[in-house]
Amino acid sequence: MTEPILVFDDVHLSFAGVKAVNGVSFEVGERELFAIIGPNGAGKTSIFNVLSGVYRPQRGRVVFDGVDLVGKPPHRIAALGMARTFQNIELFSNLTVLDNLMLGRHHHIRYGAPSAFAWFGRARHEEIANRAVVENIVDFLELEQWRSFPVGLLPYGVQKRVELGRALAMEPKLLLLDEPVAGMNLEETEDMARFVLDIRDELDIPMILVEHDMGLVMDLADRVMAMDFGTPIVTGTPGQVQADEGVIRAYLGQEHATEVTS
Ligand SMILES: Nc1ncnc2c1ncn2[C@@H]1O[C@H](COP(=O)(O)OP(=O)(O)OP(=O)(O)O)[C@@H](O)[C@H]1O
Repeated sequence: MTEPILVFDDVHLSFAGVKAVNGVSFEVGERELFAIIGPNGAGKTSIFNVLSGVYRPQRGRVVFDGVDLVGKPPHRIAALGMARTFQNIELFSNLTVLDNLMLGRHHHIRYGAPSAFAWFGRARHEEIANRAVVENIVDFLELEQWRSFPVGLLPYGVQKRVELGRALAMEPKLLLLDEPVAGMNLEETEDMARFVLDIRDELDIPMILVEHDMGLVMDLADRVMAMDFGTPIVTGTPGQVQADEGVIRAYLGQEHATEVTS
């Protein structure tokens, strides 16, 4: 078996007595689509915030591609190859699709101000290479017709796609998707599902998906970790998680659990 890209090992994070993440452990394989589900307040966003360096856990290890992340600031973690999309769109709404995607390349733009002004040599080569990566993403996410539009004028589903594109522009080794279909209609959701599968199968990028749309999670994920009150209830295939009595109880309450499983 190949090394996991991510090891999350016995992680604890509390806020003034609230145990947001309470001894959580999981691993994500090199080409895996791993989903985290759970009711509101279960600790899903807190896990993303620990992964991306926004919160420092009080205990535990987070090892990404062989590097220990605990204590590293968000920009260092991003530069190591972890990209994230957000629940609420975080794009520059006055900039075009292409310019927003180019901003995703900033970790890869290495030239300093003098060579950038001179606009020769390495700076020019890097600009061309970065443009090529961005053009590939425009094709991949079918954004061609929107490329020169300011993002703020685009339909919601397309804006979410641009945000995904900006994360892909980082050429990440792991992609964190925070509720990618929240607020989308059926057609937009189906489009997003297709792109997520293509990212795993064609670009070979592993992903962690946090999502409340259970149908989507169960259709897409290789494995699912279900949480409640900061603690994992079960981790397994979508079939195993759906059949788990603890999961049914967490979502539907004790009475339904008896009805569903009896
Ligand atoms: N910055 C914070 N300060 C205090 N408490 C926090 C903070 N962030 C999260 N919490 C608490 O930690 C717990 C887990 O919250 P978290 O946002 O991780 O849950 P979630 O599963 O992402 O929920 P949702 O599905 O609603 O986004 C909650 O009780 C929440 O109130």
